[in-house]
Amino acid sequence: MTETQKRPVDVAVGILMQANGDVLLGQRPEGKPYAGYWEFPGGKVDPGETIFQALQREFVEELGIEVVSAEEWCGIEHVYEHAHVRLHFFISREWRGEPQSLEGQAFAWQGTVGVEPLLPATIPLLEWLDKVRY
Ligand SMILES: Nc1nc2c([nH]c(=O)n2[C@@H]2O[C@H](COP(=O)(O)OP(=O)(O)OP(=O)(O)O)[C@@H](O)[C@H]2O)c(=O)[nH]1
Repeated sequence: MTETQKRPVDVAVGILMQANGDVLLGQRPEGKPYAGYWEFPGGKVDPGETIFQALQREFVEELGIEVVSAEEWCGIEHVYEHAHVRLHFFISREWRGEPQSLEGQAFAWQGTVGVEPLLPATIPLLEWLDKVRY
């Protein structure tokens, strides 16, 4: 079986949203598929974790912040050449700490999202996001 025919991999993705609607994006580091592309922070769910636990772990590892609460917003499946992913997007308006770049990635708070390129599966989200934040 090739990688893309296997069961989809669950990925927890978090959209930190400030009171003014700005959201935090990060740039994928060198060495990963789609290096240099922008995405919302997150990562794969480990065995035995809930999706929310994975979200909290990824935010501690990548940004040093504690996601206090988050609302599950939407799910998207996408087949890449390197993986078949099931993305679980959460919106969080409640976190503790200031985001820091702990793994060397660039991060940017964005109103209308201007960074590019974005991961292909994430592009449609931006239009839907504008409906919930403004
Ligand atoms: N975090 C994140 N991942 C996304 C987004 N959109 C999207 O297609 N993905 C995909 O979801 C997968 C996330 O896996 P990853 O490799 O970044 O996760 P990870 O940090 O756990 O990786 P690791 O295998 O190095 O531990 C990638 O295939 C990535 O292309 C997004 O907006 N945010």
